[in-house]
Amino acid sequence: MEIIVVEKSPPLKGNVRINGAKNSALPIIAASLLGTEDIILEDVPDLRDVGIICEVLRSLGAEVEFIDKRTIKINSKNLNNHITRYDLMNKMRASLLVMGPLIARLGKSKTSLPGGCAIGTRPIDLHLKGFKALGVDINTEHGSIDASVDKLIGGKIYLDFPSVGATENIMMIASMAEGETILDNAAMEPEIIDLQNFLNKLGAKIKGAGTSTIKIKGVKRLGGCRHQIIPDRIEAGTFLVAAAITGGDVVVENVIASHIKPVIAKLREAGVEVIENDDNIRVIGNGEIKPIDVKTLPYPGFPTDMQSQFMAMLTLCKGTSVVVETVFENRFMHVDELKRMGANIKIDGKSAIIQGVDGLTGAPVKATDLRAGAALVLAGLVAEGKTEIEDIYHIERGYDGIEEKFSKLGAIIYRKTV
Ligand SMILES: CC(=O)N[C@H]1[C@@H](OP(=O)(O)OP(=O)(O)OC[C@H]2O[C@@H](n3ccc(=O)[nH]c3=O)[C@H](O)[C@@H]2O)O[C@H](CO)[C@@H](O)[C@@H]1O
Ligand SMILES: C=C(OP(=O)(O)O)C(=O)O
Repeated sequence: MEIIVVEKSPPLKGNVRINGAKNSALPIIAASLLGTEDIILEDVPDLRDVGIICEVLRSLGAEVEFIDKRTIKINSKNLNNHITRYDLMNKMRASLLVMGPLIARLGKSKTSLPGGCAIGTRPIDLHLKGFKALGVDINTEHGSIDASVDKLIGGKIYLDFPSVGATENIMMIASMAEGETILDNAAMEPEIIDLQNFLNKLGAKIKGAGTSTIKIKGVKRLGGCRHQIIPDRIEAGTFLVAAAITGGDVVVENVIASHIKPVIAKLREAGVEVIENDDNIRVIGNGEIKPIDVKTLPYPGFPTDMQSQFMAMLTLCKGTSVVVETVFENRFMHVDELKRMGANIKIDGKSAIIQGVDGLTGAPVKATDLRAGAALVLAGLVAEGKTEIEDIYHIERGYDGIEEKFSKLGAIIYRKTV
């Protein structure tokens, strides 16, 4: 088994370049099933999840070729299989995003119910509500979802919650439905805008992404294009926190500051100096973290995917901080791991109350999910001694070259086989 070891490190210093966003790349790769000509995707992060979704596409009849490590060529002209493989689907929630494109292209799909995951039950009712509004028949039996439709007809859909995945699935399926689809209370994340831009390059007629109403005029056929994935705002945020927690001085490059406004605002509230430049953000930590309150919300609120990293930082604040998680019902699993490292945290329902401590101590810990893993890396940078992190496949799902990047900034981090 491989683990990641993090040792107490000096304040991080230097520059780090952020890769393309996982949460943009995954839906855009799924959306590539809609096109019938060559699609070239650039700045695709080199991640476990990307490998899995590419395998899902191949299993459906698409050609997927890596031109280099982070550039993919996809051609879905010969898409011929509407049945997804359970062994791939159950590895990753985002694989559900092939459902919309499959129904749009082939009039049917057979996929497995994705089931819950560590951070919550993550139902898919909103995805299915959207499909049904466009005329799709859905049957869920024996853990499988059978969907079929003779003709997709645009419709009006109101999402009870601005689900990112449901918004994406509905944009994809509606792009090939007859007539117009109006999606209200849509998610507004930057990754939704990236998907709109990509689909429009293929020939779709979508507007409104980035607001709560998205209008999609269906077209008969989608083609090909070249598209560059936007930078990963969560990877960027993780490095900003790394600079802050170590009292370092780090320039984070290839980041769009407007995508992480709440992260920047909360770092400043915590007493960290953040300098926004055109294409980079510099963080200068002074070694002292002020207590702050954080509440996760759908975009443009504070991202749930940055909650655990902030919690790691706040374990060392001078006072008491409160973190409220409103997006996922079970996203506090890192708390027990941080407590093993000496943190003082109490959970009360959706809130975590963090009483700052003078220092953390390294310990054997488990990455219980992707961002929990990132939080443990951050805590490990400032904890006395060694932090040995197990179950690092979670971290590999979402961080491209994490050890190399941290090492380049002066961190003591390495992989070990045990
Ligand atoms: C690949 C990807 O982009 N993943 C991101 C995406 O996940 P994902 O698209 O799965 O997240 P959603 O926005 O759909 O989920 C948010 C909340 O809505 C609930 N829900 C969702 C769908 C549904 O049909 N019914 C329902 O009740 C979920 O259980 C959750 O409590 O957005 C999340 C919220 O910003 C991020 O944490 C994930 O990193
Ligand atoms: C929860 C996350 O991702 P996913 O939706 O792919 O599980 C994440 O990126 O933190």
